[in-house]
Amino acid sequence: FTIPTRLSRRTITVRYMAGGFEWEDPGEVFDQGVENPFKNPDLMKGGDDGMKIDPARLLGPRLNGSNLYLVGMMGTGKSTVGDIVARRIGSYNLLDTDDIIEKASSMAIPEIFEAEGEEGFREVETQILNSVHPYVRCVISTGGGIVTRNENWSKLQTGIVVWLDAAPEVIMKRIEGTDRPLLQTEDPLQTLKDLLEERKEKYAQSDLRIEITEDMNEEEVASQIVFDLHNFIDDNPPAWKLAKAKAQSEGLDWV
Ligand SMILES: Nc1ncnc2c1ncn2[C@@H]1O[C@H](COP(=O)(O)OP(=O)(O)OP(=O)(O)O)[C@@H](O)[C@H]1O
Ligand SMILES: O=C(O)C1=C[C@@H](O)[C@@H](O)[C@H](O)C1
Repeated sequence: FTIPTRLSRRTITVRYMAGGFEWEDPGEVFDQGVENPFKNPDLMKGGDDGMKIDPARLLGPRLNGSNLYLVGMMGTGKSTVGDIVARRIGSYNLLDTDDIIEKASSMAIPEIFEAEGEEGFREVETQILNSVHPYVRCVISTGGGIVTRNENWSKLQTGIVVWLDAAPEVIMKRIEGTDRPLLQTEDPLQTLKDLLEERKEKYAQSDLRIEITEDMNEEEVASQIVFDLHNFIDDNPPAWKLAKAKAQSEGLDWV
């Protein structure tokens, strides 16, 4: 798709090609009454070849096209884990707002901070979020600071927001020596701690919080997301399901 984006007075237009796999036809897969496979393990039984069905596959029809927004501090694994989750669901594509910003502006993020300051970067980030949120069936990995602008929440809340929460010490080990612009300070660990303290309340507005401990690898984090999402969908059924149950309890036919 094409995203026109503005940095200062320049307008740049790029084509951003997402993903690399085909989406299923939604008409066929939606509303098949797929249940939570963790509560009905028979759903994970495969065919005679002994292969099991990945519970992530069964998220596709249950999510009804909703986007998944991964939020959290830099280095918590939003891009890496987002890619795994999208591939495992199979009918979802990964979009990464940092990645789109870099492609759209032909500039690396540190260069944007340098040229436009943090506020300039945040402005572009909001524009990108506005452009991607109408798409469906996407896992959208976001920049660590996207939660700080209140206006961004009106877009994030059109999907399911998943907070990847890891301790600053765990994050630091993973991103030490990289060029994240906000960490170019005397004491990057303390900066991370301060940033997390500032943003914690915002991240906590997410629908799901995934606590990432040091011993969890990327696959395990993805699996925890899949598990928690199935339970989240049980606890927050789509409006049509509630309407159907109500109609049927009142003896009405559901058309
Ligand atoms: N659970 C994990 N275990 C070990 N390494 C991990 C884990 N999750 C992510 N990593 C590694 O940490 C680094 C940062 O991950 P990633 O770029 O996905 O984070 P991010 O949240 O997208 O960061 P940013 O917001 O700055 O783009 C990568 O090198 C990645 O391979
Ligand atoms: O935490 C942040 O504010 C940031 C995180 C990265 O993902 C980038 O979006 C950028 O480096 C800013």
